[in-house]
Amino acid sequence: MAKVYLSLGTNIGDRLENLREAVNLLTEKVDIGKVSSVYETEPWGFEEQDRFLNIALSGETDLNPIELLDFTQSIEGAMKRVKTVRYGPRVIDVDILLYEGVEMDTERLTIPHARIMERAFVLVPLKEIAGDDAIPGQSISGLLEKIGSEGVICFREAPWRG
Ligand SMILES: Nc1ncnc2c1ncn2[C@@H]1O[C@H](COP(=O)(O)OP(=O)(O)OP(=O)(O)O)[C@@H](O)[C@H]1O
Ligand SMILES: Nc1nc2c(c(=O)[nH]1)N=C(CO)CN2
Repeated sequence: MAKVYLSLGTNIGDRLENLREAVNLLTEKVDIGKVSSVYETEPWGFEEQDRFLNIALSGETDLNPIELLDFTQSIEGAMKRVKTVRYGPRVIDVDILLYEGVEMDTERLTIPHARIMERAFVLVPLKEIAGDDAIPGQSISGLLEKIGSEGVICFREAPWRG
């Protein structure tokens, strides 16, 4: 079993229900460990859209990284995510942040996720469940000092379960 950290985000429809449904679907192949509080976050990357709810979670899985991506993408498909603009609105987005012992950069999959370090909506929930040094060679607090964490508001406190 490998330890993984995932980030979930949603800004369409019943956002809490979307998070619940995605966490429930994930349990089929990921033993869920810690789940962060739910954070309401200002849209990043493409501003003309509604606020997101974001969480981070840890888990253990027998899937290898590509199998895990296939699985998370099947969940996005099952929840009828339709691709629109880059960084645009979505029913659910499941990103693989970290996969124990793996660093890779291929066309389909980059681990650690390429944009972790720029996104407070990822770093704040990740720090809550994993501590300051979850990202190899980085201090999450140091990264947050650089980019700031305005617009990331705790919406519902942990423990949060689907
Ligand atoms: N660590 C990763 N987790 C999830 N997807 C990844 C990862 N690394 C690369 N990808 C690739 O990124 C592609 C685009 O993902 P997606 O459609 O969610 O983009 P986005 O949400 O607009 O942007 P972002 O990837 O920055 O969240 C996916 O098809 C997948 O192959
Ligand atoms: N606050 C916030 N902004 C985003 C999010 C997200 O989950 N939260 N996901 C995106 C997908 O690339 C783009 N922008």
